[in-house]
Amino acid sequence: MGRMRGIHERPAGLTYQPDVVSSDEERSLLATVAALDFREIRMHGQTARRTVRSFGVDYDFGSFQLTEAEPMPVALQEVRRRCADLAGVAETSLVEALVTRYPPGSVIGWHRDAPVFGPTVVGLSLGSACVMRFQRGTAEKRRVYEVALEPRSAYVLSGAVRSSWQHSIPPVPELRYSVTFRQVRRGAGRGSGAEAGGVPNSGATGPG
Ligand SMILES: O=C(O)CCC(=O)C(=O)O
Ligand SMILES: [Fe+2]
Repeated sequence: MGRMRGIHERPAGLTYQPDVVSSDEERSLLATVAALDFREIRMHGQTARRTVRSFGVDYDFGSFQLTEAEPMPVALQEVRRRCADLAGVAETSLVEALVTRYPPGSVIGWHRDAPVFGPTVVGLSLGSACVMRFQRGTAEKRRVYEVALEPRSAYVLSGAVRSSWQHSIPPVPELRYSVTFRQVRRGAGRGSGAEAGGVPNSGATGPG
């Protein structure tokens, strides 16, 4: 891992769990996600190299609207249960599954997940390993952390790492998929657009 500038600090609320799915399950999940029809992400007039597909609910960063999306494929519902157990939240609270496809060399820039999503985010990694970076504060107060995300592992973002830290993923070495399970905050009704979106904080790396 490349060195990050800043004071090394493990973010509170970050959980990392290797081997949440077996190699056989990963193979089958990879077949499921590889067959999906992925959508482009356009932000700040740029098209990201990573592509996404939402299930459950869909959040439009342009209009800040939540809309109903297709139900999760059964294969994703199975892993959702495991991710919910890991996070200690009700399975049914994880209403969104966002599948992200990262071709080799693609990234996700510095951001916090939109506040419209609930306090707990769980991410499952499939395919290539990658690094996930965390930062909060600036200049001499900057705190940094990084964790290697192995395929078949999952992470939980809750508490401070969810609310106060930003995260990013530098260029992935090989094709990677993630499945991010998220809650929707009470009061943020579908299609209500009640919440401002958590657009990337003028990211150091942009949406890539
Ligand atoms: O690919 C990942 O594990 C991270 C995805 C992410 O940070 C997001 O979609 O907000
Ligand atoms: Fe995120």
